[in-house]
Amino acid sequence: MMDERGKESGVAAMAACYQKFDPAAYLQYNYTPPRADFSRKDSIVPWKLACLHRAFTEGDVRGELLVDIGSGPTLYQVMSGCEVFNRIILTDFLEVNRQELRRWLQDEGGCSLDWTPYLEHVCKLEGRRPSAWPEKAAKLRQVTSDILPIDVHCSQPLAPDILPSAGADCLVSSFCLESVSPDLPAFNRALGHIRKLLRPGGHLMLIGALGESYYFGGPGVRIPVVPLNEAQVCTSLKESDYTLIRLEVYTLPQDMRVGVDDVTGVFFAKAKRD
Ligand SMILES: C[S@@+](CC[C@H](N)C(=O)[O-])C[C@H]1O[C@@H](n2cnc3c(N)ncnc32)[C@H](O)[C@@H]1O
Ligand SMILES: O=[N+]([O-])c1ccc2c(c1)CN[C@@H](CO)C2
Repeated sequence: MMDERGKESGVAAMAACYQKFDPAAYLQYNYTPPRADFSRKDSIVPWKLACLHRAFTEGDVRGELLVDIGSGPTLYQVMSGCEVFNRIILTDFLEVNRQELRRWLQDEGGCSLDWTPYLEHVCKLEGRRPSAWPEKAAKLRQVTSDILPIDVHCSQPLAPDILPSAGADCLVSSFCLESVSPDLPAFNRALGHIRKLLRPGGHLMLIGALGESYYFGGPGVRIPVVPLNEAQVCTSLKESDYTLIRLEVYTLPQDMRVGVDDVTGVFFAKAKRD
């Protein structure tokens, strides 16, 4: 059992890795073709968007407030949720990522990625014309009220008094917990910390990497990852007192392995806080 000093040094080492994180490079590595190829049914990003669309629209998810944990510089993870919730809070550990999000939300140009193809794809999933993407962009900008700092290794990851006393109605988090934790115990502790942000009966939409031990967060910025398998994801959710509703798994075809990480699969878990 690691002592407090060991836990703190592992977390501090991860924070140090993230000081060199490069949002533009990260987006280029993971959110452009082939991983984000909307003409390919086996591309990773369309698979993630389909999981999110189904999870948010199948009728059991409702409420006011959706919080995205560890947003990074990406917005795809809330493009379905913005039609269901009337308030979204985006969060990240790094100011450079919060700035990237702010640039898009304030529609002031200078974004590192064009999110239009994503907005068009989610419109199609919703049975709308792809040309309705400006309305979806406006909706997302309208409901996103805050972009806040977060640290999932803190027992209280957000500043006090940010959330309603009962907690958020829904959490979404993608590629965060396993990518920021020094080891599996820290991953499990972080899962417990974010659970306290969610009201009883609220849902957690968790996307993550399977079989990944590192990824590049920029040129030469090698960040260690806690390698997970499906069984571990289920065990961790159960041990953190979530009820798993559905676990979906994507296995990367060879040409999606582009040298920016050693990920072998992606999981999507829809769970509920009892
Ligand atoms: C692999 S990126 C995931 C980004 C995005 N959610 C996605 O789906 O691509 C991991 C994110 O976790 C953030 N992060 C790093 N340390 C963190 C911490 N202690 N608590 C919360 N987020 C953290 C990083 O700044 C980064 O944006
Ligand atoms: O294929 N993808 O859509 C995709 C998106 C983001 C990330 C990965 C894969 C794998 N590495 C993680 C960081 O641990 C980040």
